Amino acid sequence: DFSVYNAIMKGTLVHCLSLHKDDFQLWNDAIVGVSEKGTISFVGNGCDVKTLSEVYGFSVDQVTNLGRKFLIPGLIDTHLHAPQYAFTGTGTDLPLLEWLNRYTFPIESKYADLQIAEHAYTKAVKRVLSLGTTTGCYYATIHLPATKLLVQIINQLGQRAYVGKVNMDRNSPETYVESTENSLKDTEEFIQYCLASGEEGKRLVTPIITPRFVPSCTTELMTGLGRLAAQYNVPIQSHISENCDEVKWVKDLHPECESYTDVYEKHNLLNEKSVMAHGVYLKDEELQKFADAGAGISHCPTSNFQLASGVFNVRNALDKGVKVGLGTDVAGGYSSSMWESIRQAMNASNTFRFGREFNSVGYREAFALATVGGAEVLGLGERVGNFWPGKEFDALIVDPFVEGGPFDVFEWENEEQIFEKMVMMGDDRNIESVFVGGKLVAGTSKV
Ligand SMILES: O=c1[nH]c(=O)c2nc[nH]c2[nH]1
Ligand SMILES: [Zn+2]
Repeated sequence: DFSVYNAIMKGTLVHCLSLHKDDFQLWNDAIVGVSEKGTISFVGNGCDVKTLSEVYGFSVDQVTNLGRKFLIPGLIDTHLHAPQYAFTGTGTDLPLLEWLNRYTFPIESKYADLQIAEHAYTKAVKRVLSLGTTTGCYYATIHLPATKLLVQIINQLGQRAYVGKVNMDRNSPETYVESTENSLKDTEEFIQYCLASGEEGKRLVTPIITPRFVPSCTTELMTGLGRLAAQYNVPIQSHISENCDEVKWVKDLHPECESYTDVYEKHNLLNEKSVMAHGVYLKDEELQKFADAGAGISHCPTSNFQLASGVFNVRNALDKGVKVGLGTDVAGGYSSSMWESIRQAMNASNTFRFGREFNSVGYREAFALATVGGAEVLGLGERVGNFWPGKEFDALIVDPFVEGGPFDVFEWENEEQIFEKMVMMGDDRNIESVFVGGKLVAGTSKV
């Protein structure tokens, strides 16, 4: 157990105050103070160390010099499936609906077994932490005991997370389906369990209502879930408009609704606490509903390419005023790394630039989406996402010069170019330390 409470670090700080391009900051020789509660107490210039030490009451020799290492905010994965971690990188040949039946449902049904769940969930959470994901918004499975276990594992490993017990009461295999009544009962028990797992304000894990997607949930179930979300004031996550066949299916299932978005809206599942994954085929009118409701989108480009779902136009959604974060969508996505999501978000946006003028997402903006963007989508904008004083110290120490690392740095390169290399080519070898709320949760610390 190692904490950097009361630590003072000096290095190159890179973070984004917002998604706006002028709010990207690369700050050479910055000093960050971490309070005894694990929050950021101040950020200042290295050259002002003397004054800072007087104002904030530390001694200059207490400062840990990180040299040319970077201090960056932890990455926020706004959409991943913990049980699917086990088959990440396989089953890459089928589109969504076939992929669910052939690979996903059979694997997820195994989590009725707590031994399997413990093994796989531990591996999954350790892996994503080591890659620098300090906050994860997780789907579990329909099983209550295994979902409670996921909460315990995340708490033990010290990650910040949203965890949802998946709800499915229709169009699902016999071995992986619940009755409407049990689905609602188990969800309520899960919410209560999760809320009791720590003190408000300090609790790492927040319960999230998780109707799998419209085809898996009856109107009765969705109505009950909307009621639970309001009663307990908890967030909601689901999938929306990921794939053409899925969109068509939802239209057939709900002729009474104008659109896929309308289905969630009519069941009180679209509000400022909603995180909807994908949204590839959302019409502008639907994006407008998202903006009006304050609902966010988890853009999962790695998955959209792997399942050949389509390409989400982030620029259009942002222009419409919709909150957007990035997700890995493991195992629709072949990588648990948010670094991969960042790169694929750039590639996805570049497809709109083929042969025409288009303001596509660059590496700075993609990095912003993976940090402040995700924080906003999860309603954690006041607590994480950058080094604003008062926020939690959810941070990574990144070493671009690490022995045997994935890229090389040359004499003429400046800090911004080195950081760009990290974003484009870096991996867990470069991540020296991972902190959540000031506590070291992966890597090592010389602080
Ligand atoms: O990418 C996805 N992964 C899933 O597990 C899923 N279920 C419904 N829709 C889905 N999309
Ligand atoms: Zn998903």
